Amino acid sequence: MSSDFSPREIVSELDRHIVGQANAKRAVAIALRNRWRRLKLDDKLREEVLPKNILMIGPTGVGKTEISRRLAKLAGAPFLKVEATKFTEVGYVGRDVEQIVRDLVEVGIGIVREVKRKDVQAKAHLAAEGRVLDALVGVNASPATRDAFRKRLRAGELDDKEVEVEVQAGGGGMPLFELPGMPGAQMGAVSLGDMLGKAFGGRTKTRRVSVKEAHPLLLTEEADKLIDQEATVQDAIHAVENNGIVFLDEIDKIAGREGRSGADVSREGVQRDLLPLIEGTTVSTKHGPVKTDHILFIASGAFHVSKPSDLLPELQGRLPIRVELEALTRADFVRILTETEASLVKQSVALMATEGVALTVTPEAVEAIADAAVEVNSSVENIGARRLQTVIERVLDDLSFTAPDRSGEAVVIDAEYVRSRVADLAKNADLSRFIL
Ligand SMILES: Nc1ncnc2c1ncn2[C@@H]1O[C@H](COP(=O)(O)OP(=O)(O)OP(=O)(O)O)[C@@H](O)[C@H]1O
Repeated sequence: MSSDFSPREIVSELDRHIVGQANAKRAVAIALRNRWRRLKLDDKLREEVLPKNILMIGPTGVGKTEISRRLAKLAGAPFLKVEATKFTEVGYVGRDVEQIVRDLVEVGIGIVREVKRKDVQAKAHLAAEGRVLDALVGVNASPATRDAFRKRLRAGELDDKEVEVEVQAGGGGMPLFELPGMPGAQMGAVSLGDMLGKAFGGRTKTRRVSVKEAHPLLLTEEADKLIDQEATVQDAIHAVENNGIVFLDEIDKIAGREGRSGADVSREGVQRDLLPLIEGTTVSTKHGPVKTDHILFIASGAFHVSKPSDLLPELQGRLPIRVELEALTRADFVRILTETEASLVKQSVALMATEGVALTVTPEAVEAIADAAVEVNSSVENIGARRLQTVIERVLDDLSFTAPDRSGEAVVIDAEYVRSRVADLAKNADLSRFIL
C-alpha cells in the first residue's frame, strides 16, 4: 500500500496543505521513500533495514503533527498520534505503551476495510437496493411489482417514504470510524474494536427510517458481508508492520534532566518502556502478534527546557534524523489563511455559501487577521497557527449566528471589520486570554 511518490513529489503534495517547514517535509519524504525502497529488497536484506526515525523539534502549532498526518494520508498508512506524557499519568503501568500498537492495528483495519468496501461497492449497492425493496413491497411481491418499485426507487420518487429495516445493533451499518488524517481519528480508533465486536456480534434491531436514509445504512452492512474479515485483519497487520506511522508528541516532556526527583525517574521509566517498541519488539494484540521493527516513529517536542541530549542515549540513537521547525511569521499566517488547499478562509466561505450567504474576505482583512493572531500569540501565549482558528471564529461569530436570516446577501469582511471585532481584545491580554 506504500505510495510510490518520489521525495520531490511527496514534498510538493505536502506543500499543498502546509506552509514552509521545508526541512521537515524533506525528512519525512525521504523516510517514506526509504520504506518503498526497503519493500523492493529481497527478503533477507529487507529484514535488516530499519526505519530511521525522526525527531521533530519546534514550538507548538507550527505543523509537526500536520506534516506527519498528511504524509500518512498520502501513503495510505495507518497513523496514530500519542502524547508521550499520557504515560506519566498516575495509574500508568509499563505495558500500557503496547496499547499504541493495538490502537494502530485498529486504525489499519479501518483503512483496509474502507478500501475493500469500495471494491465490493457495486455488488453491495445492488444488495442494499434489494433490501430496501424488500422493506417497501415485501419479500413475496411479484417480479413486476418489484421492478416497478425499483424504477421509482432509482428515480428518487420514494426517498421520503418510511420503511422498517433490520440493521446490526451497536452501530452496524454506520461508518464506524473516522479515517486517519482527519481530526478525531485517534478517538475513533480506540473505540473501534469495541464497536466492531458489537457490529459483528449478530444482534440486530429494527429501525424506522426514510428510504433515503436506509440505503447508505444497508450499503455499508452489505459491503461488510462481502468482505473477508480475516483477510482484512491480516492486510491491516501487514500494513501496520510495514507502513505504520506513530507520532509521539511531547517527547521533550519525558526527557529527564539533572537532579533525579521522583518525577524524573518516572519520566525515565516511560522512555525505557517506549524503547523496545521503537527498537523493535512483538506486541500481542487480539488479532495476533504484531512486529514493531519497521513502524516509523516520529517523535516531536518543543525542547524549550530539556534538550534532545537529555533523552536516554538508546532513545537518542533511535531518533537519528533531527529536523527543526521554525516559528511561523506573519507572512506565513497570511499564506496559511489563503494559499493552502482547504484554508480557513476557503472553509468559511464554503460554510456560509451553504446558508446562501456570499462571503468575501478581502486581502486586507486577511492581513488584519494575521496581525491579530501575531499580537495575541506574543502577548498571551504562542500557540502558532492554532491562533488563526480562534481569531477567525471571533471575527465570524456574528455572521455565523445570523447567517440563516441573511440568505441571498453578499457579505464583505474588510480590515475595518476585523479590527472592530478583535483589535481591542488583542490589545488586552487579560481579555484575550479568555476570548481569543
Ligand atoms: N505550517 C503550517 N501550514 C499550514 N497550517 C499549519 C501550519 N502549522 C500549523 N498549521 C495548522 O495549525 C494547526 C496545528 O498544527 P499542528 O497540529 O501541526 O501543530 P504541532 O506543531 O504538531 O504542535 P503540537 O506539538 O502542539 O501538537 C493545524 O490545524 C494545522 O493545520
